[in-house]
Amino acid sequence: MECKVIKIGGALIEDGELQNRLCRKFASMSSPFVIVHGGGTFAGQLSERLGIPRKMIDGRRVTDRETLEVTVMVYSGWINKTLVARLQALGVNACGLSGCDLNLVQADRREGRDIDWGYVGDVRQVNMGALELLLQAGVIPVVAPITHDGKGVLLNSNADGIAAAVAETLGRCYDVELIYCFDKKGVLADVGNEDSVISCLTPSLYEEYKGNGVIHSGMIPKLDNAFKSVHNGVRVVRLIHPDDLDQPNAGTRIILEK
Ligand SMILES: Nc1ncnc2c1ncn2[C@@H]1O[C@H](COP(=O)(O)OP(=O)(O)O)[C@@H](O)[C@H]1O
Ligand SMILES: CC(=O)N[C@@H](CCC(=O)OP(=O)(O)O)C(=O)O
Repeated sequence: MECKVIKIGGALIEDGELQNRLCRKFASMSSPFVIVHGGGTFAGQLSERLGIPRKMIDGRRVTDRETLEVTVMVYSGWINKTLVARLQALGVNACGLSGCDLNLVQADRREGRDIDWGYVGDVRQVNMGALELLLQAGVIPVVAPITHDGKGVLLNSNADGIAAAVAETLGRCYDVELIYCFDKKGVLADVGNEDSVISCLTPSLYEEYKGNGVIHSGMIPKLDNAFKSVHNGVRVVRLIHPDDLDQPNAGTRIILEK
């Protein structure tokens, strides 16, 4: 049976009109799906408004106690519930969850040799039984990037990594397509030119584009996760603009070397 895992990131969450169009596309989808969302841009803006310093390293947010409070409130609260409400308004029976709900995503606190990451979690395991329970009941899980360590501590995890781990876990029982929706039409050969979408990205092409700086910043953790998922058995991984969600050949498809 087919199942899609769709990750939506920060820039999309900022744009209410785009989010409405995206939710309408979700409402017209026939196969089961799981939504994983981020919201890093909004969390950063709120931290700034509250006077809490913002620190990102390699696309990950260094998460001290105050930042954890902000991220839990923003991701599991405002963003998650707004998305669920919009989906419910369109007749999609969505249920918003963090990693601690139904023990959905456990993570290990990230240890850095020189960096104190604070409450950042790297995904350890995803609860397949919980996802199956929801999907079989016709419920659409909407997953926020807040995880837990299994000992009562909440952690902040990168949403791209959660989407990959959810897709890989579902891949044991479903024919999974992992879709990273973001603000460009795909991975671009020239970031300033939306017509330069790279339709198929192989590991060697990725290394080349990373090496010459064509692929940079937030795209690197996204693609590292995308390649890992293909390697771990996810059938299709694509990076697309949300307006192209129903176009099977749009955007960039991740493929392994032949
Ligand atoms: N070659 C590339 N093609 C497209 N986007 C790129 C590329 N290299 C870097 N980027 C940047 O990566 C961003 C997407 O990553 P990120 O902001 O982390 O997304 P999200 O918040 O949706 O997870 C794009 O908005 C773009 O600025
Ligand atoms: C540890 C870590 O970096 N967590 C991310 C979680 C949100 C996220 O991934 O949001 P986007 O998908 O919008 O980037 C963060 O706080 O930014």
